[in-house]
Amino acid sequence: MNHTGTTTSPSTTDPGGPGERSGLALSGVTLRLGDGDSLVTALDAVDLAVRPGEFVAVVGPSGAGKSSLLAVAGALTAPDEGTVTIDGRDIGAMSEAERAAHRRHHIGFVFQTGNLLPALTVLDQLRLVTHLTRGADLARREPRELLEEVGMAHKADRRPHQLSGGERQRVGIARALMTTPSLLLVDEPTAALDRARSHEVVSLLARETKRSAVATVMVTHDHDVLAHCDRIVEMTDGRLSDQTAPA
Ligand SMILES: Nc1ncnc2c1ncn2[C@@H]1O[C@H](COP(=O)(O)OP(=O)(O)OP(=O)(O)O)[C@@H](O)[C@H]1O
Repeated sequence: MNHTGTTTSPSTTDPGGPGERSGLALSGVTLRLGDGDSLVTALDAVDLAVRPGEFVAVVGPSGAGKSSLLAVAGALTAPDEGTVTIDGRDIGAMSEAERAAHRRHHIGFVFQTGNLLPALTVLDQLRLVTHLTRGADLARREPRELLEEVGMAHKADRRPHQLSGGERQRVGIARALMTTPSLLLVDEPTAALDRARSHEVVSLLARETKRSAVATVMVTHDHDVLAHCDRIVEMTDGRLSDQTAPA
């Protein structure tokens, strides 16, 4: 396995490569789940646009459709109606293989607990991304530099069980940013953290959203951290409400 953290230059000629950024746009997105009597409209004609460098929080009660929104925006689930575009490219018009490559190269995911691989050191969690995306025309980050940026360089040789919850999240965020994604999708990043660590992790997300000019969508139940976001949208019964200013 080649562990060099090669940084390639951005190219605008390859349609699969890192071209012009315009962020995420969902237009008229409807998603139905289940069947028969248990058919649920998880997303109901949802419109949402998130610009590069914008940090949007999605709040709402359990079952409102927040996870469904992340799944559709992340090209994991195809909507029944509507379009999802990332940097102007309609992901519904791609083949399954193209969509998988687009997800791997242009979308970063951050989960509740970091989702790190237990056997790998912090540094190798990031190097693995370089390895898995080898050959792709990407402006990859250099792993050590990125760890420095998220304040984890001094723990590069640790394994996940030797880290705190907040540190694991920092590494998860760094890993998600390795491919300089256009879109960062974040699911309940503070679920396992105390209040102080929650603020640290979400302010890191806010900073990286600006620094990396990534369009970030974070689902959260944690109203304490909303002040770090640029915009808050609320989901109720699959519908997205008008946007409100951060608390
Ligand atoms: N596989 C499925 N089959 C049928 N219905 C589903 C399925 N997955 C989710 N749902 C339903 O779709 C709706 C939206 O679910 P979703 O998980 O998106 O909500 P959520 O806002 O993320 O909830 P939570 O905050 O509890 O995670 C809910 O009514 C849920 O019961």
